[in-house]
Amino acid sequence: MIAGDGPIWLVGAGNMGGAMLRGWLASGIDPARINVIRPSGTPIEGVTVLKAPPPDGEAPAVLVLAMKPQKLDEAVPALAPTTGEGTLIVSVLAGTEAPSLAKRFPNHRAIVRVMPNTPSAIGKGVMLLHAAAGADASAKAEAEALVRTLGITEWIDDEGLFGRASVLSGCGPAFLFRFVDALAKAGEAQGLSADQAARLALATVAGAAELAAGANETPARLADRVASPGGTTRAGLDVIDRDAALDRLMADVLAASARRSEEMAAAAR
Ligand SMILES: NC(=O)C1=CN([C@@H]2O[C@H](COP(=O)(O)OP(=O)(O)OC[C@H]3O[C@@H](n4cnc5c(N)ncnc54)[C@H](OP(=O)(O)O)[C@@H]3O)[C@@H](O)[C@H]2O)C=CC1
Ligand SMILES: O=C(O)[C@@H]1CCC=N1
Repeated sequence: MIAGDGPIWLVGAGNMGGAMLRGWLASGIDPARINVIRPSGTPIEGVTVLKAPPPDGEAPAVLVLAMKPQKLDEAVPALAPTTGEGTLIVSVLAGTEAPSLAKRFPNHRAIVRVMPNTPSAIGKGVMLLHAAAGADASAKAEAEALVRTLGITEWIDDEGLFGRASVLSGCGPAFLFRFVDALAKAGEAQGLSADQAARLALATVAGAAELAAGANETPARLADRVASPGGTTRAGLDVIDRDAALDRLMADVLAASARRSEEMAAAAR
């Protein structure tokens, strides 16, 4: 049983909501429990898709908010009157803090923020969770059970830290996809065809990530195992390590994303 057995409304089924839905359906959740609400009404095989909340007046057991944060205020007038004292609100909206959600959805059992990432679609997501003040242990357990099927879960009690951590795992896949492309482009510069370079780059990143995930050693130690003293890898690592070039780049990347998260939080207050 995932998050009780009542109706789950998924509001928004784009890149992220769609990835979570794919993960839930693959994990065996009863599709009859799910209503997807999206303005386009674009159908999704296996679940009911509506353009607006169902007219029967029944409150959802779980309301998953997965529209863009900038669309929240457009969605609230139709959604807020539908929630009840038993509704668990799960929001994946980046940068929209729990008090900002509570202000817009006064009727709720609990509010839990989740920062998922798109590998949720294949059950390999990273799901950060933060419970709003007042969420009891059973509501937290239900929220966690809902997303546990999509990947690993980690609770972060401090909401400021939750926002800053979100940019590592929530945005992280995009940064890694860029890295794969950069590796491929560098391979092309060495004379490989674009196709072959792309294949080799992706397979190398996938294999290395799987190896690291299953290893008892740190990534740093695994890097040393690739780099023979005086060899080819060491010459490349020396470029990455010079003036901590990659560390500084990633620090700047996460800092920029975290600043944007804070701006979005302020806009939603
Ligand atoms: N993309 C990612 O990797 C991640 C995204 N998030 C969060 O997920 C949320 C969604 O992002 P993403 O999936 O990328 O966005 P998309 O633009 O891909 O999807 C947005 C969805 O919201 C629906 N929508 C638009 N307007 C409204 C409205 N007024 N009421 C209800 N639904 C509406 C759209 O409907 P329709 O399909 O009909 O157009 C669409 O299904 C954001 O809050 C983001 O912060 C969090 C972590 C990672
Ligand atoms: O870019 C964004 O704002 C969302 C949140 C994390 C990933 N995508």
